[in-house]
Amino acid sequence: MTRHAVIAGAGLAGSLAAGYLARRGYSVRVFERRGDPRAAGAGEGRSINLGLSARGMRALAAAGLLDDVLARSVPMRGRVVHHPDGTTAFQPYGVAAHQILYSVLRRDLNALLVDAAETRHGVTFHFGHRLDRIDRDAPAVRVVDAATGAATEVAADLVVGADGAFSAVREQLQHGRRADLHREFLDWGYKELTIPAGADGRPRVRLDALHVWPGQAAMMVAHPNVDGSLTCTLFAPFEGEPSLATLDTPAAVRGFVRRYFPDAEALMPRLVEEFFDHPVGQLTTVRTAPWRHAGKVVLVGDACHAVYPFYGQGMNSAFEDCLVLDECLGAYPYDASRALAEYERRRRPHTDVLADLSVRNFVELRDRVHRPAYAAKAAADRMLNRLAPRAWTPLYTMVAHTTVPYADALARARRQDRILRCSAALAAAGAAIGSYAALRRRPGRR
Ligand SMILES: Cc1cc2nc3c(=O)[nH]c(=O)nc-3n(C[C@H](O)[C@H](O)[C@H](O)COP(=O)(O)OP(=O)(O)OC[C@H]3O[C@@H](n4cnc5c(N)ncnc54)[C@H](O)[C@@H]3O)c2cc1C
Ligand SMILES: NC(=O)C1=CN([C@@H]2O[C@H](COP(=O)(O)OP(=O)(O)OC[C@H]3O[C@@H](n4cnc5c(N)ncnc54)[C@H](OP(=O)(O)O)[C@@H]3O)[C@@H](O)[C@H]2O)C=CC1
Ligand SMILES: Nc1ccccc1C(=O)C[C@H](N)C(=O)O
Repeated sequence: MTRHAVIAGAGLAGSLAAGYLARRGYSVRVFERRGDPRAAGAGEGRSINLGLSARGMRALAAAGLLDDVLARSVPMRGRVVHHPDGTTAFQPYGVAAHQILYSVLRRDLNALLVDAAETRHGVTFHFGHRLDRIDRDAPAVRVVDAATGAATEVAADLVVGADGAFSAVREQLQHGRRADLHREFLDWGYKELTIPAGADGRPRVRLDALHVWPGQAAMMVAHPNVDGSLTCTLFAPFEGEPSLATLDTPAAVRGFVRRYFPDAEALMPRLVEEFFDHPVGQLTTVRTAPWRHAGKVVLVGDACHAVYPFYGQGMNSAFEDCLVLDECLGAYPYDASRALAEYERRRRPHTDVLADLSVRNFVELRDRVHRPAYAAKAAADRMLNRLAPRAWTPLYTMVAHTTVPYADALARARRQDRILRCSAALAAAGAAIGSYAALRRRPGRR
């Protein structure tokens, strides 16, 4: 007998999960409140470039999609830090040459995932349809057609909430239950801008890296694109002086960029136009439980763990959810309730840790990456890894380039730091004892 799945949201997690579920034999329908990402002009001004790393790559490979995605992406070997005096410094992303991230346009990736689910697995997508109610016990959903306002009830065996950080499925899954929901917003927002390719079609800055302009007043990153352009994300406080609220004239915007990202102004010929055309985005963290109801409703991706984007792990962890959910459904094919419980057990402790790591990387990128002490610690990490590759792996490497669960990676990094501190203390004690002994041996001393 065919089982039916309904997915809310054809974003990154929803469209990947759709393919996985169809492969497991479900008949899958996906309802997405926005238009088709394959349509011309979709996602303008909100393209959100994504850095794809090991976890996301593993999930895409398992779906047979990795090569297609990599063909549309640009490898980033490290970050280029731009200093206020116009100088730059390159910081590699890994301890080995193959440890790189891949920059891909959200719109391109989303279109590819939807296309694959539709053409390879027969998934049906309904764009312009917002899910506005679920009956979690049936389970069934009500969807509203944005064009006509008509509401339709759709019954299923499994409802998947892949509807992002402000998930309607999460709200209704948890309604009236002893559910935990912790949501916070960063007091900084973001705006998307562009560094186009030069007139000769060549990139204006090196393309094999993520560019970062750190700073406590404002920060900017730029992801490379296959056409030689870079998509910039400018982060700044919502309020105060200076802030997104005070950037209300072309002169204010130019002055702000000149002051905080001096070498970037000349790279962005459409700066003012884009600044006023594009919306301000907000950044939120969500930690919540439960993620499921019986064997009937389950959440994936930002719907159950939205994180700040600074570690570049939101999508990667959302893809990892899809893979683990698929594994759990495979392990308990006749017991969906157990499969969903196992999925939550395997994921939630780790994505909670990811939320903390993502806050930490905001502070690191904003305040630390341009300091000499940061470069010295990174160099020491690389050296220790070369000397003892099995015993010493930097935290960033574990998070970005392995699939070690996030909480395990953090615990291991803490152990390594403790060993380093003990070794440093022992070395200092050894040196002190040595100097004392040398003093005692000096002629004339008794
Ligand atoms: C500036 C920025 C940079 C980022 N950079 C990275 C990065 O480098 N690497 C990385 O791994 N992650 C990154 N992320 C995070 C990444 O974008 C998210 O984690 C990812 O999109 C989550 O996928 P999702 O499918 O859960 O949610 P989404 O991709 O947001 O998809 C949710 C979908 O549900 C739809 N929807 C919402 N409500 C309803 C409803 N009621 N009915 C029907 N449909 C609905 C939405 O329209 C949307 O299409 C970044 C995020 C931001 C903001
Ligand atoms: N973790 C993070 O910090 C971020 C994650 N993302 C991810 O990308 C997805 C899509 O991004 P994007 O389209 O740019 O998101 P938007 O900012 O456009 O928000 C999408 C929709 O979510 C609802 N929404 C927005 N803000 C709030 C709020 N404060 N409280 C309740 N509902 C709100 C609105 O729905 P309606 O119109 O129905 O009111 C809005 O149209 C998000 O769903 C999220 O998963 C995006 C940005 C930041
Ligand atoms: N995707 C992002 C979006 C915005 C800000 C940073 C990122 C990063 O990925 C930064 C990367 N993890 C770094 O540490 O250099």
